[in-house]
Amino acid sequence: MSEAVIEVRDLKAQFGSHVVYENLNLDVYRGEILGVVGGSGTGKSVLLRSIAGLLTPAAGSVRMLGLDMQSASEAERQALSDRVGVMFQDGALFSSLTVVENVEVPLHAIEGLTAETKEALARLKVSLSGLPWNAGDKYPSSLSGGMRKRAGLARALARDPEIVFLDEPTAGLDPIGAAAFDDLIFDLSRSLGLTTFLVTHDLDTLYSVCDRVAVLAERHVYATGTLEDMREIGHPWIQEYFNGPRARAVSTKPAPDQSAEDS
Ligand SMILES: Nc1ncnc2c1ncn2[C@@H]1O[C@H](COP(=O)(O)OP(=O)(O)OP(=O)(O)O)[C@@H](O)[C@H]1O
Repeated sequence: MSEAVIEVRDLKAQFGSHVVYENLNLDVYRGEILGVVGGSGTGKSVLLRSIAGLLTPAAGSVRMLGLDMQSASEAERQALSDRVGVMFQDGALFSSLTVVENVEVPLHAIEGLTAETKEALARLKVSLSGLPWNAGDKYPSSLSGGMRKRAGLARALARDPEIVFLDEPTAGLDPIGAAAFDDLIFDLSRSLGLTTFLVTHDLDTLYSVCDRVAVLAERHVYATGTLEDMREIGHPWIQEYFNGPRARAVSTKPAPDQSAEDS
């Protein structure tokens, strides 16, 4: 097993009197693609935001790339943020900026980069994310949902992160667009050596992209393991999710390579 680049210990999230989760423990290993699943409202997005440093936990600790986030100085947190990219569910693009300008935003924090270098780097990430050559000069409002997601991914990759957080990457996409986005996530994660933490409801994404799964239930990470491991766990939600008819349909689909050879 490779080293843990994210170590979450006894984490708690609470809003008012509502405890979303507590005593939550999770390790994420270098180079893996981890899918985080759970029923609606179990705290998947809150967990992503807490680990990514966008939300302060009510208790517990997050250690990322060797840095304890709670005791780190502002300068250390800033340096860490250079090594981490986040893609939000709706892309979270600035509507008044073009795609390239959006992707340039995280680059403004890097001292010494000329405007030309920033633009060249942004255009590289736009093309890596599979957007057409002319999409970079468009505004988010003129892009399809799938293209906005790709633009959000390009921005998450702007500073060559080691870890990327993806919140519901395929939500709102049609099945063909979702499958294409799954392929993109997988190819980029592997070719760039990323550690990928993704929150999803999409069984296709889990089966086609993820190395390992973490399930949020009963206010903590109830189980982690492979998809095969999940089928053996007796919890009702996990059984329903991983052994239900939709999961069986997805898990028995032929692998893409095999179906291509067969056809
Ligand atoms: N800023 C906030 N203030 C108050 N409550 C919040 C806040 N953010 C999240 N919550 C609550 O925390 C709980 C978990 O929210 P979260 O969005 O993480 O769930 P989720 O598992 O991602 O759900 P879904 O699958 O429906 O997207 C919900 O009850 C939500 O209402």
